[in-house]
Amino acid sequence: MTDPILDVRNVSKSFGALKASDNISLTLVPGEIHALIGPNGAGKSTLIKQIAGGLKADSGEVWFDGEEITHKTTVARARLGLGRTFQVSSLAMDYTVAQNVVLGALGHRGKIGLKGFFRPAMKDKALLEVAHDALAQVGLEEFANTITSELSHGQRRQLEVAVALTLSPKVFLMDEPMAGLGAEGSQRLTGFLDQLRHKAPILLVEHDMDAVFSLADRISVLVYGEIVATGTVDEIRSNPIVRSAYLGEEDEV
Ligand SMILES: Nc1ncnc2c1ncn2[C@@H]1O[C@H](COP(=O)(O)OP(=O)(O)OP(=O)(O)O)[C@@H](O)[C@H]1O
Repeated sequence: MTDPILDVRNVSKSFGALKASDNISLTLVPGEIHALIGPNGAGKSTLIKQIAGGLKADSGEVWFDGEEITHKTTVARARLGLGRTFQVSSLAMDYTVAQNVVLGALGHRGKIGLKGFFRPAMKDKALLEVAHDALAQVGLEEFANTITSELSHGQRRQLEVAVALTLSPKVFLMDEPMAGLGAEGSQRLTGFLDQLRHKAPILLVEHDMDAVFSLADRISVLVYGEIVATGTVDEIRSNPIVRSAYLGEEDEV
């Protein structure tokens, strides 16, 4: 098998007596979508945060592109190429689409919060070029001057990906990108993610099973902080442990 670009090794994290991550290991290889599923509170977001850098693991290691990043900051990880989209939108709704991409690109570069940095940034030709290129890649170029609040939910998700693209990510971490989208929006975003995997593999946390089953090359199932199974869509659908622990409430999966 190809060498993993992301390699999570025996990561554990407790909140008091609660083991939110219990000795978790998983990998992401180039070109794949690896979905992480599990019931509410299973520890999916907690794991993503430990990979992205927002939360410190109690033990274990995170390796990215051949380098240990366990103790690196979120910004350092982003600079190395760990792209992330969030469960709750981090977009500034009253800014234009292009401004959000520039703002995001500055944030990734660790320059956000410097007063007066943003206005000149909007005149920075190189930065604007990066922003427009990212918008073109997600198909939002014609919306560059649109106020973000006017975009549909699905377009906002695409904009979040454009923000992540400004750092040429080698991996995407996505926490519930389908949340809040209707059936049609989910379908459209599914098609988009299917293409995006060729730019960078995706670790996808998602509750939308239609999306997961149509996109994932591999699925890992997290229950009470533990990965109870990893496998292909068919393997996961037919795994008796998974069916009773997680998919049990849905007879037909
Ligand atoms: N900062 C925290 N302090 C204490 N407990 C936490 C903290 N963050 C998460 N938890 C707990 O850890 C467990 C895992 O939470 P997490 O948000 O990772 O689950 P999840 O699988 O992402 O859930 P969902 O599908 O609802 O987003 C939950 O029991 C949650 O209450």
